[in-house]
Formats: sequence, structure tokens, C-alpha cells
Amino acid sequence: MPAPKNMFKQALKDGKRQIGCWLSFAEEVTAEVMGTAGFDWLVIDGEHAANDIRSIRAQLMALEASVSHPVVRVPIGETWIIKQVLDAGAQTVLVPMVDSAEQARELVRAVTYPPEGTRGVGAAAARATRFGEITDYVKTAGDEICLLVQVESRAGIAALDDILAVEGIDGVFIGPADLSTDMGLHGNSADPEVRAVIADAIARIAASGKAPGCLGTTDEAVQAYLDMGTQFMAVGLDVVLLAQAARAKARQWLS
Ligand SMILES: O=C(O)C(=O)C[C@H](O)[C@@H](O)CO
Repeated sequence: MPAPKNMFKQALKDGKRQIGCWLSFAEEVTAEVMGTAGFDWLVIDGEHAANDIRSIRAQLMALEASVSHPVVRVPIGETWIIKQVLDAGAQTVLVPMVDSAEQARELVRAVTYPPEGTRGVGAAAARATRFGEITDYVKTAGDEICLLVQVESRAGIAALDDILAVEGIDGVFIGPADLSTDMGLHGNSADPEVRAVIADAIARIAASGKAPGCLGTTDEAVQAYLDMGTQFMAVGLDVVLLAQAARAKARQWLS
């Protein structure tokens, strides 16, 4: 029995637009709720949400029956956390703060079993193999793992062409908040200077044959990034969606 087909990775290969959303509550019940919305992908955020490997695993389980493909963002691009989230069942990993081709090559090795890579073999007891039921997991997992890296600094933008040349990277996500902050604009990703850098980066990513990704926290930003050619597009964060809806409801009835 082979590893499950990664339909999200296939959709990216086929050039299909994929609309997603961030999961920032670090709670499986909200992941399960968001999993009923119909998004193509959902990010279990290990970087900025209060997640650990157990809560990440719980959200992967909560999304098992959802049409939304779970993408796990690790807190940092280190092999120990990558092996843990892959063994927990993640098939798509998003790695923040990638600034060089060497970092990218190391990440490809981290998601790859030896001899080509460095991923440790824990298949027998792993959720990823359905606890040993998927007998050919070690042999077949590599083709179904989707590795996405985030370029979100001036250094990363400068190294983008070299990063795009790294085989095994399936997509590059441009992080508007971090990029604009690194540009000295304090998270103001709507600044025309930032938008120009993002537009150029999206174009270069697409031209390389890899999938460009981004996140917009307003409809205006989402449309702007889509117009630039973004393929895997996150259109919001669950925490922000709830906060905004609750405040609007309060204003509606308290006024
Ligand atoms: O830099 C960015 O923008 C991202 O990487 C997304 C943020 O981390 C997300 O938490 C929204 O602010």
C-alpha cells in the first residue's frame, strides 16, 4: 500500500488556483469547524499560533474528513520538527524565514529519506503510515510530500532565483507582513514599494515552474495578489474572521 496521493501537490503541479485560510487557534475543534468551510487548504500554524506537536497532530486528525488539505507550518526550518510533523501525518510542510538556497537544499533533505535525505525512519509507529498499515510508505512518501518555503525578507528576495533553482521545492510563499517589516515598513504590506517587490517575486516564482503563494488579510490585498499571479492564496485567518464578526455583531446590537 503506497502513501496517500497528495491532491494539493498535484493541483499545484497542474497550475490550479488553491484558496486557503490560516488556522491560528491551535485548537482541534476550530480546525474541524474551519474544515467544513470548503477551503482547498488550511494552514495549521506552528510559527505564530500556540501549537506543539500534539496540537498539530490533533488538528491533522480533526481535518481527516475535510475536503481541505492540511498544510503544517513549522516554527522554524529544523530537521527535528520537520520529521515530527511528517510522522504525525502532514504531507505538506510550509517553512518560514528561508533566506538562501543552502537553507532550501537542507529542507529538501529533511523531508527526504536516506540515502538522498536525512529524514529519520519512524514509519512503524507513525500516524503517517496509519501505524504500519501503509506498508510502502518509506518507498513512496517522497513523491507525495509537498515542500513550501517562505521568502519574507530582503535577503530572501535577493536569493530568490537561487532558491527557485533548488529541486524538491514545490512552491514559494511570499510573507507580506515579515517582508514589509524587514523593508522597514512595520508590517505595512500595502505599501506600493512592498507590493512591487511581491509582484516581481510572484512573477519569478511562476516563471520558474514552482507555485507562488501569498496571504491577504483584506479582500483588496487578496485580489491584488491574485492579479499578480498567486496560485496558492490564503484569504484570511480564523482568529481574525471570528474577532471581526464578533465586533461587528456587538456594534450592531449594542449601538
Ligand atoms: O509574513 C507574513 O505575512 C506571513 O508569513 C503570514 C503571517 O505569519 C500570518 O501570521 C499573518 O500575519
